[in-house]
Amino acid sequence: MTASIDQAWELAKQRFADLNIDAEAALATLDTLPVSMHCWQGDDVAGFENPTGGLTGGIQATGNYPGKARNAAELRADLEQAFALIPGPKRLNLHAIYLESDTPVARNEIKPEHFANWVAWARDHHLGLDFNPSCFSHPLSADGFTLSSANPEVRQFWIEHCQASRRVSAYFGRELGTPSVMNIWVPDGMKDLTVDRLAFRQRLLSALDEVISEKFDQNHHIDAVESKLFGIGAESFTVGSNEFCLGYAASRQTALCLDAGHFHPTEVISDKISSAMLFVPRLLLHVSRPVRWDSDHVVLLDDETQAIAGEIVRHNLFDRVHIGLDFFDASINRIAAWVIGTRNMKKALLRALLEPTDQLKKLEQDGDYTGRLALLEEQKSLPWQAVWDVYCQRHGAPVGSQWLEAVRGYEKSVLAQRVQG
Ligand SMILES: C[C@H](O)[C@H](O)[C@@H](O)C(=O)CO
Ligand SMILES: [Mn+2]
Repeated sequence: MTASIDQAWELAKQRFADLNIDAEAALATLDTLPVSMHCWQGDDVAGFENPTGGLTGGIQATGNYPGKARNAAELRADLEQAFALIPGPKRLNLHAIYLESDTPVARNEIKPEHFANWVAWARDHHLGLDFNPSCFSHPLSADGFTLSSANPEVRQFWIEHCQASRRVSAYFGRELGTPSVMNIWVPDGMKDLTVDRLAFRQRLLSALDEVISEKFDQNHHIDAVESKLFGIGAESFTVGSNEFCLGYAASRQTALCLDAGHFHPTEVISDKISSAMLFVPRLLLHVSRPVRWDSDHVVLLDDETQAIAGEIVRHNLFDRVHIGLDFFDASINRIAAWVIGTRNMKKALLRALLEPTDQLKKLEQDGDYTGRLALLEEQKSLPWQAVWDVYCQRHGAPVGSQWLEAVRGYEKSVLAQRVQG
């Protein structure tokens, strides 16, 4: 197998060189692009604060595949298994509800110490950490509002939670030497016709301003805000809409989080990157797959994932775009879900790095749209997969679908032994 991978690589390298593409350089660049894997695929967004409490906030993890992680040790073991099957640099994206404490901790009192085990583990595994306040699955979000709540006490609670989360995030960045991107997503919205939309948005605006008022070193912590179109039970009105979050990020110069599932069905975030980048310093991507709604299916190597990767690479946005994933499928092996989605994101990045972009841009500038389309289509069948295989081999990650054997073995020896409560 190794010999045939090496042979295919040599031929592929030459084939790309014929088009003036340096495949070795593409692999070197891929090694600088971490993908932030989201912890919440591992346990259906349950967390360890109140795992049996039910997921609220208008999101849903459907399915009941056996063996989900029941505590932080199990989640870390599952993550290690997934990470071993994914080549190249990775980060881990944590939510506040994944804290560890022997006694209950109110969300507005979370502290770095509640995440010390995660930091030690991340250090051991050479991972950067990203973070999220968890403004859902809580009694004080039960009426559908958090930072935009009309109740000042409720609003204050969530402001304090987000402020406390920023301190945790800055601690991650300080300890691990790589900035933690902290994404604020609030589920706030209404099921039915809403009369005073402006009041909700004014409250969200001033609450966010309070949240980000403490200054942190950008080398440790980066703020991001995530918009949404609708949620289950919030079909008619979402306070943190696209216009709201884009306006907020642009005016406050925070990062903007674009989630692939948070727009109208024919809208794509790949087309938003080049616009938003003109007005915000950074983007956080939640690469996901909406199927008819914001269903958070596992990321495929499909046209949109490829287009997202293409936008990052074509415009050289490596330092300004943070690539995160956001899906939670409980109907299949959760580790396989991570592996499939994360490998696909990385494959898309590699394919984008192997694109003859200069040639394509030249054709476009010359008005040769026939040539542009012809080359765009022909380059899809260049031997990128041989380059991917050698990348996996060099990183000690399984080539092709071999990784599935490891997942099946782990399922048998570990997941199947877990008794679900
Ligand atoms: C759990 C996540 O933070 C959540 O999915 C959020 O990012 C989102 O996309 C909500 O629809
Ligand atoms: Mn998201």
